[in-house]
Amino acid sequence: MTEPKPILRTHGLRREFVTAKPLFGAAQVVRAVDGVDLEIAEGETFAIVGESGCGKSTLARLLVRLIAPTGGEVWYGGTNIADLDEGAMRALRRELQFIFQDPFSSLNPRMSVGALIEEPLGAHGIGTSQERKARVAELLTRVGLRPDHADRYPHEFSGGQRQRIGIARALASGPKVVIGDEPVSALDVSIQAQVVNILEDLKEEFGLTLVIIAHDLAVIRHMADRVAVMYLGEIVETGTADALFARPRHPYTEALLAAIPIARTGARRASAHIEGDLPNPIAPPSGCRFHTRCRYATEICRTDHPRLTGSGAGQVACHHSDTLALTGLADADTDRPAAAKARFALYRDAQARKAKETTEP
Ligand SMILES: Nc1ncnc2c1ncn2[C@@H]1O[C@H](COP(=O)(O)OP(=O)(O)OP(=O)(O)O)[C@@H](O)[C@H]1O
Repeated sequence: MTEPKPILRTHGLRREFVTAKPLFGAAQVVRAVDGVDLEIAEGETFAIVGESGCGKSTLARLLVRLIAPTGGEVWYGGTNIADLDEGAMRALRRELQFIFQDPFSSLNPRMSVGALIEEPLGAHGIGTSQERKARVAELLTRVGLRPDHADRYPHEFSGGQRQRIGIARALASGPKVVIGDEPVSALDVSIQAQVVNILEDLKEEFGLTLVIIAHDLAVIRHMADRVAVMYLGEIVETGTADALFARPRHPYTEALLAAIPIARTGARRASAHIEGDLPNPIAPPSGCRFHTRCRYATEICRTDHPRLTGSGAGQVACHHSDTLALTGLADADTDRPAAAKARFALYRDAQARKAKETTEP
C-alpha cells in the first residue's frame, strides 16, 4: 500500500507570545508552541489533544496562518505558508478553512445567514451572484438547515444550528483542509453527535482533510484516524487512534486516558491520574516537561529533554517508552468511547429512518 501524501507539514514550528509588561519587572515570553514537527496526510482526520493551555488552539491557528509563527515552517503542499505575506495567503485561504469553537461569538450578528455563508465566495470571486445564492441554499441543506434560513440572523438559531452555519461558511469556498478548534465542545452533548456526524459526512462527500482540536477523548476516539498528544507546547506522542488508545507509549497519554470516566459508574481509573496543575509555560520544567507530574520519572527525565522519535505511524518523546508497559483502554474499559459510538450510531439510524420516511409516500 502506498503511503498517503502529506497535505500539511510543520517543521520546528514555534509561536511565542510576549505577556503585557507588569508594573514591576519585565514582560515575559510564553512559548505556546515550541518546536512542533507534524505531518498530516491528505484525506485523514487528524486530532490534536491535550489539557487546556498546552497550545492546541495556537497550533491550530498556525496551521492555517490565522496567526504568524515566530519560527519554523508550515508546508501546505509545496508552499511554506509561514513565509507568505497576507496577500498571497488570502488566495490560499480558500483551501484552508477554520471552524471556531464558539458558535455564538464567531458569526457576525449583523449579517444574515445567507450573507455570512456567501461572504467567502464573494471574497474569492467565486461564481455569479445567482450561482452564489444557489450554493448558499445547497450548503444550508447539506448541513441540515433550510434554504429559507438564509434570510434569518444568527440570534434566531440554537447553538447547534449556529455551528452548522459555521460549517457551511467554512465549506463555501471548497476548501481542501478544514480545521475545527473544539467544534462541538460548546454544544449540548445531545447536539454534539449531530454536528460530529455532519462533519464526518461532509468530509467524505467533499474529500476533505479534517484537523480536530478537542479535549473530549470520546469525540476523538470516534472521529480520528490519527492523534497527536500535546503537552506544554510540544508533541509528546503521535499514533493511529486505535494504537494510541489501546497502547499509549507516553505516560501523559496514559494519564489522559485514565482520566476518562467509566460511563456506567462515573468512576475514574485511579491508577494513572495526572497530579498537579500544568506548569507555567513561561518557565517550563527542564528535561522532560512532563517529569514534574510523571509517576515514572527518573533522574534522566529531570535533566535530559527527550526528542520525538519513530516513524509516521507512531512517535513518542519519552526516555522510558521502550521499557514501560502503559495501560490503555482495554475493550472492557472502553465504556465511554463505546457509549459515544452507540450514541452516534443511534443518531445515524434515526436519521436514516427519517430520510426513509420523508422519501417514502
Ligand atoms: N494572545 C496571547 N497572548 C499571551 N499568551 C497567550 C496568547 N494566546 C495564548 N497564550 C498562551 O499560550 C498558551 C497556550 O494557549 P492555547 O490557547 O493555545 O492553549 P489550548 O491548549 O488551546 O488551551 P484551551 O483549550 O484552554 O484553549 C497558554 O499559556 C496561553 O495563556
